Amino acid sequence: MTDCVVLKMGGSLEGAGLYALAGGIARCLWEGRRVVVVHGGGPRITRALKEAGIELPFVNGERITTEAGMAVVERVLAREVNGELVQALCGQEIPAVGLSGADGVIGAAPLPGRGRTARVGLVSTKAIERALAAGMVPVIAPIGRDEAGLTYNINADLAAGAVAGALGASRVVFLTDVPGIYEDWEARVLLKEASASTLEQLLADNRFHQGMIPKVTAVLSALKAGVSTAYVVNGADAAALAWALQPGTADGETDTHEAGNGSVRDFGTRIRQLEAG
Ligand SMILES: Nc1ncnc2c1ncn2[C@@H]1O[C@H](COP(=O)(O)OP(=O)(O)O)[C@@H](O)[C@H]1O
Ligand SMILES: CC(=O)N[C@@H](CCC(=O)OP(=O)(O)O)C(=O)O
Repeated sequence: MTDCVVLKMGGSLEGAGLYALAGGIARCLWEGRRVVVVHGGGPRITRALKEAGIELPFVNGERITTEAGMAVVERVLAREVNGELVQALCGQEIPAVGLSGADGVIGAAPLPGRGRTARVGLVSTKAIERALAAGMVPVIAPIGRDEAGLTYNINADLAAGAVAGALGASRVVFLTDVPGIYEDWEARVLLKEASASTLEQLLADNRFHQGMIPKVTAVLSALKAGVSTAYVVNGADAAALAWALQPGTADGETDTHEAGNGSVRDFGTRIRQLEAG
């Protein structure tokens, strides 16, 4: 089976980094790798909810969703953001096809007291595999559906981690609006390399806040499910994305924190399944 890469496009980017994303995907396809995109849309949902006069709280980086709120969430994620991303990628010659997780891809596992917010239950890779087999790049909105047919709001990081695990992807790359995971947020100390166990310890020590909680949780669950390497990089930084996508780093043999001109720069955070060097 050819190599598979899952890219999670953070809503925090608000569409920035689209050219970098298209370039990264084009390169992967040219190298014969399969690519799946999962997108978020948090800030845009917040704006749409405000326009609708709805305010929904976050608990540990996950939005608690009411029934009225869910109609807004689904419209923004499955129609607006998904449609615009697919259109933009197609405009860059990427054969993208949109999927809502609710269309038989993501099973929702509702949590008591969280309304229409759920975690990921079973992931069915059938529709994704069909699109991949046709040479397409599936672009997935993080909506889930339970057995009764109700749709649920699922954090996009958690959806991406679960999709990567279910597909047997070799790596998952989280594109966001910061240069990576800060070990110390106040002092902006970037975590460059980490093992899953180190990251797990930092999470247990409450070192992460807001949106970084589901992101780190998703990294850990993807690695547990067999994904070799996870990256968190600034999606607006084409060089950082190129670093995260370069073949060969998944097995840890090459370490190229190099800018290409001899100087060394930080491209982002890399987390490996196995203990780092
Ligand atoms: N330790 C940390 N390192 C990096 N970012 C952090 C950390 N703790 C909290 N954050 C916040 O997490 C945000 C990224 O998560 P999120 O807002 O969910 O973005 P996205 O839409 O890209 O998933 C950053 O903009 C930052 O404000
Ligand atoms: C349950 C939950 O938190 N759902 C998220 C879904 C979108 C998302 O995760 O977008 P980002 O990737 O931009 O954070 C939300 O309502 O914001």
